[in-house]
Amino acid sequence: MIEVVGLTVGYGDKIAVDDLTFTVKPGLVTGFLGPNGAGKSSTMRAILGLEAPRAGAALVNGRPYESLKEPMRQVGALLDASAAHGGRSAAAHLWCLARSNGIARRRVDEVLEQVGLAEVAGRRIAGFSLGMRQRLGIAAALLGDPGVLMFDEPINGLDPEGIRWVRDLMRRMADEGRTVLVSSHLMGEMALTADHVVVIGRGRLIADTAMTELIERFQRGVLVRAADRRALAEVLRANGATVREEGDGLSVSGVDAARIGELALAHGIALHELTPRNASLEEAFMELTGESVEFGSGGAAR
Ligand SMILES: Nc1ncnc2c1ncn2[C@@H]1O[C@H](COP(=O)(O)OP(=O)(O)OP(=O)(O)O)[C@@H](O)[C@H]1O
Repeated sequence: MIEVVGLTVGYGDKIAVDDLTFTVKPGLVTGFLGPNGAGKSSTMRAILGLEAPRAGAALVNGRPYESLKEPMRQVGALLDASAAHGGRSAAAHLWCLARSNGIARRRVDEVLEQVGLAEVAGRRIAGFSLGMRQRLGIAAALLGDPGVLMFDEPINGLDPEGIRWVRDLMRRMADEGRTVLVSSHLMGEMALTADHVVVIGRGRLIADTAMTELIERFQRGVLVRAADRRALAEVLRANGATVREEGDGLSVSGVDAARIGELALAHGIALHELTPRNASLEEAFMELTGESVEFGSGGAAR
């Protein structure tokens, strides 16, 4: 479990995280979304004790990071995939981390296997692609077999197979009852991965909701095509729907697709199409965070 309570983080006179409160629960993949500069990394760094809060707190399993016993066994994080020492081999890098945290050697081999780097374990990290570095960073996060995992933009630089692998891994970790927080600035990616989302902009909370609710909130009505369009429109209006003609069909809001289908059946009207429409998630994201984008496309700070 991660608890962020009234967290404020600043750099000089810049407030990066502003009185932010949310909880990340075990057993779910929680997406942490926000435009560039929203404060996601700063929040994650505060959770890991790498930033001292100006106010509030960030707790892992009820305690600040500094006071955790054997922190790598409680929380694992991928923050910056380029952080590993290039001159070392993947195995040596992980073994260094393991040894300084009292973790057994065999765990290094296990995580290398788990992230698909066993075959290149002896190679120097300097020659690794970005995707391999991401995998190595994830191996380091898993090393202590922690109950809490945080990944900052883990799919950056990965190919489709790699993206899928990260997605599956996060799902598996959550299914095992772990707490998983993953940041992204891509809503579409989150829709495929996250059960819950925390959206921030300019350091402030914008939404903290189930992914399905967020999708529902941005529903854009139902497109219906029917053998007898006029008759169907009448029935729907009589049942409280708002109906608008669209091409050779109807755009219906105020009643859901199931109700439309039932009403059509009850009145003997054949349906040719019944399509619930969502705003694309990227549109939803823009709508949610539009006011809070630090640098608009014009390049000027707002
Ligand atoms: N070390 C620092 N010194 C000064 N300002 C900083 C520092 N780190 C972050 N900031 C500023 O704090 C704000 C939040 O940055 P942060 O990296 O936490 O956002 P983010 O949501 O992770 O963005 P991104 O998706 O671009 O990584 C930004 O305005 C950023 O410029």
